[in-house]
Amino acid sequence: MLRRSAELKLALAENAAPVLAVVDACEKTIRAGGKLIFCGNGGSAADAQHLATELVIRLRGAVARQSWPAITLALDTSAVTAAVNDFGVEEMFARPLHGLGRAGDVLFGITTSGKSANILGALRAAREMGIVSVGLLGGDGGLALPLCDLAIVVPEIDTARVQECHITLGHAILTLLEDRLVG
Ligand SMILES: O=C(CO)[C@@H](O)[C@H](O)[C@H](O)[C@H](O)COP(=O)(O)O
Repeated sequence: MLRRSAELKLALAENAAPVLAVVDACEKTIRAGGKLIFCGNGGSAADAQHLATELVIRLRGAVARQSWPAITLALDTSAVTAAVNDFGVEEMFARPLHGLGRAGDVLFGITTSGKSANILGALRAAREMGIVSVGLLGGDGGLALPLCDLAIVVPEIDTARVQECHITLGHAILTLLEDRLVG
């Protein structure tokens, strides 16, 4: 298990281009006054919350900087329950994205399967709204891949292994972003 997780991460480290493309998009958005928006299911909802907090509060204690704007769509129980109850699961994240997102923001859709209806709905909404869509995906990227402007696919179908890579990728993206914005 640990070996497989390490192998996947080493393979991702061999291909920096997709990671750097995501960092470019995030840097452009933050410099322009936009925000990063995260969503995911289950463990990926926790990752969404975790990564947004790295931006709003702190990533590395050694780096003194201002708070940067980031939100997660997976936290608000009232909003997610009402969205699903009233509009269906496809609207769980799409509906709040319509209210909270702005053109030029970046949306991270985090899904290990690439087929979760609420993430697909959010990615479609992002496209309609001029929001840059970034997929952190697993397997072959699934239905989510063609809906993403940028994507990083972990070529593995074991949910836990994919999640372990996603949070590492998130940390890498935000560390590089912090280096650029502060350095
Ligand atoms: O990791 C957990 C819970 O911690 C799993 O339950 C997992 O996140 C859930 O099955 C999610 O619903 C999977 O969604 P997705 O990654 O396929 O979009």
